Amino acid sequence: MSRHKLVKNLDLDDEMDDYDGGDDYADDDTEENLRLGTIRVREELPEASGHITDRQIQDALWHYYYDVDKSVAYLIKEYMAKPKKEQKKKVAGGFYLFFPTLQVHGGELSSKACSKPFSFAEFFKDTPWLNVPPERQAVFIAPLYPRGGLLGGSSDGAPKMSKLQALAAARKKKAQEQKASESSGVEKPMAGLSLNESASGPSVGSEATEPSSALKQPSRRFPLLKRKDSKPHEKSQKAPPHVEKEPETNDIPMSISPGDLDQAEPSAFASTMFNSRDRSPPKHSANLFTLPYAATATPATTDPFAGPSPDDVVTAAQSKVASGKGGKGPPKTSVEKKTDQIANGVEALKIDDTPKVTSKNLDVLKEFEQKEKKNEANFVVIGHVDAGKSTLMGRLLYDLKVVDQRTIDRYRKEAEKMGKSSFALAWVLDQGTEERTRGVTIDIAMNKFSTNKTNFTILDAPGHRDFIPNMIAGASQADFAVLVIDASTGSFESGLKGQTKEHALLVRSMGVSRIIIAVNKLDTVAWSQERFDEISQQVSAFLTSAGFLPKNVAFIPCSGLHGDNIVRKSTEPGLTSWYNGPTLVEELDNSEPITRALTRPLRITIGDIFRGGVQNPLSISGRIESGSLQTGDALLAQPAGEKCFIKALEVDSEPADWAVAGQNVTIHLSDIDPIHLKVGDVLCSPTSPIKIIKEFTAKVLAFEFLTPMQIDVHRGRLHTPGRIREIVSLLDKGSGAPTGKKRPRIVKPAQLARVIVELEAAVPLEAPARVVLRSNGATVAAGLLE
Ligand SMILES: Nc1nc2c(ncn2[C@@H]2O[C@H](COP(=O)(O)OP(=O)(O)OP(=O)(O)O)[C@@H](O)[C@H]2O)c(=O)[nH]1
Repeated sequence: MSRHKLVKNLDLDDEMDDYDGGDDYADDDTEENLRLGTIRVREELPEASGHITDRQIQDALWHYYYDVDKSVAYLIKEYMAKPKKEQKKKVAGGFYLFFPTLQVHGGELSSKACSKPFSFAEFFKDTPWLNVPPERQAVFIAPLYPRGGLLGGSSDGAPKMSKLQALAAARKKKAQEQKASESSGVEKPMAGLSLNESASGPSVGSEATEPSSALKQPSRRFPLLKRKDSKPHEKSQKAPPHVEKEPETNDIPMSISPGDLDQAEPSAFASTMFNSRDRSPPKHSANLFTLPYAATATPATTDPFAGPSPDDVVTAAQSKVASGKGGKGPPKTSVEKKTDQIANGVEALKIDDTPKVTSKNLDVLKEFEQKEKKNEANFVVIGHVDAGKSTLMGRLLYDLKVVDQRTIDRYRKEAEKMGKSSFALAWVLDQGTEERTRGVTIDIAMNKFSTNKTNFTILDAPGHRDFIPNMIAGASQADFAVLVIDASTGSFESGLKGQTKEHALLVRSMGVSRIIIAVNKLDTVAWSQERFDEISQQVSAFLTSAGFLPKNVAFIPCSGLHGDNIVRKSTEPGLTSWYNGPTLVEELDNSEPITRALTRPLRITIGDIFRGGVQNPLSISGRIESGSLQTGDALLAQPAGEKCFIKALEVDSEPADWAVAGQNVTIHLSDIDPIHLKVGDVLCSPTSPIKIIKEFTAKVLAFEFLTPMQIDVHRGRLHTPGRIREIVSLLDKGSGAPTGKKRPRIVKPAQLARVIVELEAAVPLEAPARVVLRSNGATVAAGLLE
């Protein structure tokens, strides 16, 4: 069995339970092999190689698995062809830049290795991801919103500023300083708003239009205690003594007094458009309220969420002013009228027109108990590329009448035009242009259907090895998996070497314990029972060794293209003569109800972000991992540390007042700028926030060699670069106790280890999250945060 095959037969939980402490790679001849190898290498090296030490030779032999030729070539290149100072390029931790996954630190060979000469090409011949050409390594679909850089985004450090922006900032600052020295010092450059007073002189240099104080204060930490009801326009020079400057918030709030809209400050945008000098400073009345994201300080109050929300007040004020029904106040002055116009202009510009729905203060868990419930289940569809996953799910939706005939006819026509008529059903799920032209799934497609017992959500994962991160994202939300296998001649075998096993291993590593195997395309082998049995035997042997219990594994012979045994029972004599079991949908319906972490703190990982809706300018979707929520609730977005509110809610595309763990929700948000949100971020309860961490310790099962090395950490949609900083110890798979010497230099495939991972950016992560570690396009380990 090749090492690759051995690794593919591993399961994290299983291995954690069953390890007998043995070393699969132990070889007592190591010392001898190194000695003999050193002699042979010395024979091959040219005479002038006397300065090369035995240790260097043995390093090379170890690295090249005793391949004398490669070792010699390497030694000549490294120690004879270059000036000495260039010989060893080391990274900070003392590891060679070359072959970071295999090199042994300091040259001391403490591990044992294979005794045969080693060929990389042969060794990795069934590991196709290592040969992915760079141009095909696009793996993750970038979200449709600005991230990092100029717009702030989510990066931890200060966002970059372009030269142009820096120049503009400098000019504005200068103009502002000049203006400040001219005036008595209390006026803000943008304080005077006028529709008609453009002739009154330019007023550049607004603080609100500066390159953003938010950009200069990039802290993402949520200032839970410090965050106050903002009085955003109160900059330091005019803040009353009790107003303390809020140094760490990213808000750029703007204040308006609803009772005195003539005193109202414009938004940053309105200021830019209508600025004027003649403006008295705003009153600091008790009625002042805030709009988010205008730059200023915040007054001191103890509870950041206390009192009416800023939007409630804005909405009330705007409607009062706009309708003129406030009635009790004095007649409007011309300035007031102008302000009204501006307010309406601001409203039209949608800078803030989001009304906040008052919470109904429901007892959500009680509501959930009382509701007549169907099971809810998410399943991920996995398998090798072109196994027929999308076609099969398209067929399922079509036969269940979730998709109508006209749509399928349209897809068929369009597919025919592109010469891909066989993909018409797959197009139900593959909606992207690139997916359709290339005929491959790229991102997770989500669809829903219901049976009498269960509301299902399909997560159709891409099969192609280049898109495994997206597949991981889908698997992280799944309760169980449907593994699609192409039964046609040759395809099953190549799929087994490809992503069939890798996907199964990954979903198991991520906690999925139930799997249904759709043995698909059986029409291509004349519904052969022999073929079905052969596939079932091989796959079930692998799945059992990967930790799936036999009772949680089911096989369905089917054809997605023709619709046999998907929703309707097949009538093919070739199949009915030997199979009378359940259809795929019947088998899906046998799924156990999911367990919901209802009482744990709220956590939702953002799966998608939607912007630009008229009613709901900013919405997110995702699955509630734990806890519950209701309309009006405050949420905290991490890692941005930004508070927002649930303006409205949809569960399974239907409006709802509340939702609980296990449900897929779309949340319409208010009071937050989209730049603070990105796919993979976590929305959580402000009172029990998820921590943002830059380093974690994890217990991982190695699928490949691990050393302190660069990796990508994946958890659902979240994936972030980092490195294994330290291997703390190897662990006994039986007891989980440390074994062997401390801080080993290498973890071999199939070994369990405790590692410390350092991330490039702080991310919201908490134990016991399951994480997948990938490197150079390969999954190298999976494990649990400690
Ligand atoms: N004969 C036959 N062909 C099928 C069947 N199911 C799918 N196909 C064909 O297989 C090809 C690939 O189907 P897809 O559904 O795109 O495969 P996929 O697994 O979703 O592909 P990726 O998502 O890109 O990994 C298409 O040409 C389908 O028409 C089947 O049951 N029988």
